[in-house]
Amino acid sequence: MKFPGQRKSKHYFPVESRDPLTNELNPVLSPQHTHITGIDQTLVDIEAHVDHAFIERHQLMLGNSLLIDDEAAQRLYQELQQGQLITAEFAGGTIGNTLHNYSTLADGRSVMFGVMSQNITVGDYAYRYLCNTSSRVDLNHLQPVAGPIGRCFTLITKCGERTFAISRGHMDKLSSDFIDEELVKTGAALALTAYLMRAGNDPITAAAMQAINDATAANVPVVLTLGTRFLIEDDPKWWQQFISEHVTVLAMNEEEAEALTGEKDVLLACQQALEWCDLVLCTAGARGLFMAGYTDEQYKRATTHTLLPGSIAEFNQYEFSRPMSKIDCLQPLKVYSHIAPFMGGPEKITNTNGAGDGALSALLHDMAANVFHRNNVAQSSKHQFNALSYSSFAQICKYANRVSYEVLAQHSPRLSRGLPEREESLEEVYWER
Ligand SMILES: Nc1ncnc2c1ncn2[C@@H]1O[C@H](COP(=O)(O)OP(=O)(O)O)[C@@H](O)[C@H]1O
Ligand SMILES: Nc1nc2c(ncn2[C@@H]2O[C@H](COP(=O)(O)O)[C@@H](O)[C@H]2O)c(=O)[nH]1
Repeated sequence: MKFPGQRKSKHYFPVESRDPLTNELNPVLSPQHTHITGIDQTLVDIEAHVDHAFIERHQLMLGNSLLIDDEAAQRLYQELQQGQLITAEFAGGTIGNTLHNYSTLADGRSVMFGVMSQNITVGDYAYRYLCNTSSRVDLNHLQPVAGPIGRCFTLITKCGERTFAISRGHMDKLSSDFIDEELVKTGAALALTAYLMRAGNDPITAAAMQAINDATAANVPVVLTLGTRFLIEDDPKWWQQFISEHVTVLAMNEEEAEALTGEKDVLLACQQALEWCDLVLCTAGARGLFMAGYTDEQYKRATTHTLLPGSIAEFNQYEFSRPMSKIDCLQPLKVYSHIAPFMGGPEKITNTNGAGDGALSALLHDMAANVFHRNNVAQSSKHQFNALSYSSFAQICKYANRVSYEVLAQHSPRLSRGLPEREESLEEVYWER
């Protein structure tokens, strides 16, 4: 497990480094590794640049992710091919991307539950999916299916908006039998997407519910990312209930936050979401990202950054605290943090696809790093209380933001490498600020 983010720390990482005090109490000869698990609809992204007329002609909705039937997919694909509009094909899926990026950043294992075509030929979509996934993502538990994986037509219009048209193939056929209870229960987190709940009569929804129950029984944080505002807008009350019952950490963008809570103001939306879950990561495009969560009064830490104005005055006052589950706090205190885009965003945004998933993978890395550190250096002062993450709200914001920047600066939603060990362009000033 690599260190999450980049900074100097008084806590030893990697854990096998010689710290005379903790090693005497708890020698770490060979560290005990940790992993995270996730469930996704196995999808490839087929990216094309189209005009608004194309979106209308195919009865799609700008910015939405819509399911389309086989006939509509055939028509759409044919038009893309005839016009030579396809610019790239990548492995995709919001959780697939997140697990891949987690494994790339953490140099650690993630386990993906999903389906995979049992007959694969070189060059087909299933083949590409496997080729474009980090070898640290454990795909040994995928369920073989007698048909294609899903295709996600990622249609980019001039305005920069992405519209997804999903041809499902067998992506929703995942059965509960292929959820490995032990792996879920021993993981540092279980990552899910709201898209899993729109599978109709297909079994992936029940498989996700089983994994949620397994995770909850073992106190493993359930992490949900909302996918698209249209899905949430359909029935916000249902989602509020779902999150209250099952979710520890909620990841969303500002539009999804508004759809869920009815609040346009991101801070107020996060404050509201904290009534239903323990920790919130809310990305806000060119405005950067926000985090909100709980810490116990006795463990709160005041920031040394400038106090920020907003609908909650000086909202970042305790952003140097570490996030905790509300139930672990004797006196829960709501904490908020914000960061503007790293270096104002890349000079040229190649593709916004996956920027949000990138931020979530950084948060998952920090959460897993905490479990990893606790398992190996239990006596460390870090673990005097039960925190959800290794780092503070402020530090996770920096890290998540940095990862989003990297995704924006490249073409694919999946990182091709981890972050540089040192920031050549920035020196250490940014990280230590
Ligand atoms: N136009 C932009 N300029 C600078 N940074 C951006 C821009 N758009 C996105 N980002 C960065 O990417 C992160 C995620 O972007 P966002 O568009 O909110 O995610 P999503 O893909 O989930 O909609 C933001 O928090 C920010 O750090
Ligand atoms: N599992 C699913 N993933 C989907 C679906 N529709 C789109 N997507 C994936 O989202 C990412 C982009 O993420 P974002 O953070 O930039 O919004 C992309 O790679 C798609 O594959 C879906 O229905 N199910």
